[in-house]
Amino acid sequence: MTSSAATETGATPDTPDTPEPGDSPAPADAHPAGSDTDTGAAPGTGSGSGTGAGAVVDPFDRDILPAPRNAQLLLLRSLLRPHARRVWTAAIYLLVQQAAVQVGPLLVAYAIDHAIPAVRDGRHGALIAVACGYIGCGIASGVLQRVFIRIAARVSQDVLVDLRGRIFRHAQTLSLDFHERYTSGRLIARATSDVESIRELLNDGLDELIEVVLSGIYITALLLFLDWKLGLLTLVSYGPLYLAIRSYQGRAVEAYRRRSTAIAAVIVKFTETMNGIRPVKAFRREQPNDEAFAELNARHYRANGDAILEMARYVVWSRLIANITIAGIVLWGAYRVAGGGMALGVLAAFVLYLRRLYDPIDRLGMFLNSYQSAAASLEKIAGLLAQAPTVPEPEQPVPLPARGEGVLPGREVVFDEVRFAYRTGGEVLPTFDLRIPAGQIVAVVGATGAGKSTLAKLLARFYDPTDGRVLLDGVTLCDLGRDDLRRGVVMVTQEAFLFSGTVAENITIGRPDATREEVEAAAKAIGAHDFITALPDGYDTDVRKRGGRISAGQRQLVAFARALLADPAVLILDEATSSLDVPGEQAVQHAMDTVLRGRTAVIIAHRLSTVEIADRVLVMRAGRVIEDGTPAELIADDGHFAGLHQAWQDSLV
Ligand SMILES: Nc1ncnc2c1ncn2[C@@H]1O[C@H](COP(=O)(O)OP(=O)(O)OP(=O)(O)O)[C@@H](O)[C@H]1O
Repeated sequence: MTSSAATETGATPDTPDTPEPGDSPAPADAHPAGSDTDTGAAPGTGSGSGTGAGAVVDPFDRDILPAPRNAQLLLLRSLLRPHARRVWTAAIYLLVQQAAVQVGPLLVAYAIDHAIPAVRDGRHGALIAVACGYIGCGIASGVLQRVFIRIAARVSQDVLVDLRGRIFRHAQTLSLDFHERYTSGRLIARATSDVESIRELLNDGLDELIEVVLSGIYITALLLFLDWKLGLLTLVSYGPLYLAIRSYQGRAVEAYRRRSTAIAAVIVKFTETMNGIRPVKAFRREQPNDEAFAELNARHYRANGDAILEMARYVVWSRLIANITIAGIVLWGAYRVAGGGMALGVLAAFVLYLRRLYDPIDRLGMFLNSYQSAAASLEKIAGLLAQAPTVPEPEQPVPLPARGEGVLPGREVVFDEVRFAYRTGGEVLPTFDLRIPAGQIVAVVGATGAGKSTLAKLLARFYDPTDGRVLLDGVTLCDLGRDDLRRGVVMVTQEAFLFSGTVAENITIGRPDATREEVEAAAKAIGAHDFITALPDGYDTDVRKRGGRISAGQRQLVAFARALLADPAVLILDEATSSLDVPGEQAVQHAMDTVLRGRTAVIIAHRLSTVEIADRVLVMRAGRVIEDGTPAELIADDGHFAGLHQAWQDSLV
């Protein structure tokens, strides 16, 4: 991520692909019930919470993100620009190919009106020339078509690869705030079903659509050339045909937008359920989930049906218009041929051309179909790509002050008049000041919803403060470059997320250039070496494969080894509370001591045993620090912390 410090939160709250025990689809507090929208988007779209959150309407609840008006066009242009030469070459091939195709009926007219009468007079040259010309045009058009298809296929493949890459890269650069609101299911829908509908257009429809349009232009010109009166009559039919197409397009674009939104909702529900499969099982949510999924599926079915129905309507109208025109022309042409005002060959050519003109008209509906569907998808992708990170990289990064040899890694942290509100909620931190000297270990305690995680996320620069500054050794976090921020602050979250790959690779994420010796040294220091070497392939065990599965406590140890290797100035620990057995907990406690040594640390402490290793304790309530001191001072003070401590002591007895 561009914006964030190195963290364990490779799992955004609803990371879809690699659920781990303890992963939850999304923080419950961020996704209040009732945030479902007309998209059917499952919880995860976050329509407002936080202290004092009213009914704030999040624009993200709509499936289409706000974007500049011409975002779609700009995207298309930027996708095609690198291939401009090939696109023009393909266009020229197509122009010539269509010319070769459309010569056929002209040759037939010539044969009927001139070459056949000449044969009667014993002159065969013209007919042979016509036959050779016909074959020649057929071969030329076949060869040119093949070349065109090859070029078009290559361009479309390149465009799709580029588009998928852009979606992935852009989604990664977007801030946590975006991901919490947009949900991973929708992102997957953009990268899969929406890219797929563009692929369908590029691979199966676009060339034919262009061919139909191009042949329409050629044929119209030829008809006017052959007989301008009948040609004009054909032109008249374009009026109602145009109206039929326009009205179809108007209705179809809506139908396709609804369809694309509906399929996104199906994917969102699917990924959310599979990510949260453990709570689903624990609370026996299978049946309600089935029902909710069936409803979303039915909505997609209806949206799809609407789209098909629109096309059926269009086909009926366009056929009717075409048939009436052909009947009119044949009738009028026949009278004129009978009266000697028109050559029979010309009428024959006319009929052949009209068939060529109107035959693909049903398919035109189909092509317009895939065009509409692709346009709706492109609109959504363009909306996504138009989102700017809310936590941007500084244009002119400021380096952290240099430090001498042998100095401990910790740096000073200052919250300077920080105020913070989530975009979708009320203010969580009212004016907040805090100074943590370099190397101090601070434990933050407080009731749920007090703002502890928010404090940590501001320090990790997952978010920027609404007001005020967070400083690291005097440098505002917003001014720190990506590398300095990664070396500056690391956050280890409860989930201790592991990526697919080996144990060693997972530890190396802390410092990609680390050697195997350094990885092992970090694991040894943390106390993870023994269990890692006991795995089927030791450090090379794939954590997602059979035998590579490791326990929650062991995952924590790997996460600590990763953090130790990263060697950050400030370490934030969102402390693990659950699923650790006692020996596991002791191992984690020991690892924690190792990884914290010499660093500035902020621990969101749930267990008071952790608080005992802290130099200082902050007790938070409603976004404010209500008690601040060493553990001993606070216990002596007889305040909130003293009460908590007493209750804990009593529970140990
Ligand atoms: N992404 C978000 N969007 C909107 N509001 C949020 C978001 N995350 C948290 N909040 C709100 O901010 C407030 C503080 O939440 P925070 O997670 O910082 O509390 P906490 O003290 O860490 O709680 P816990 O101990 O339960 O983790 C809560 O009211 C919560 O509903």
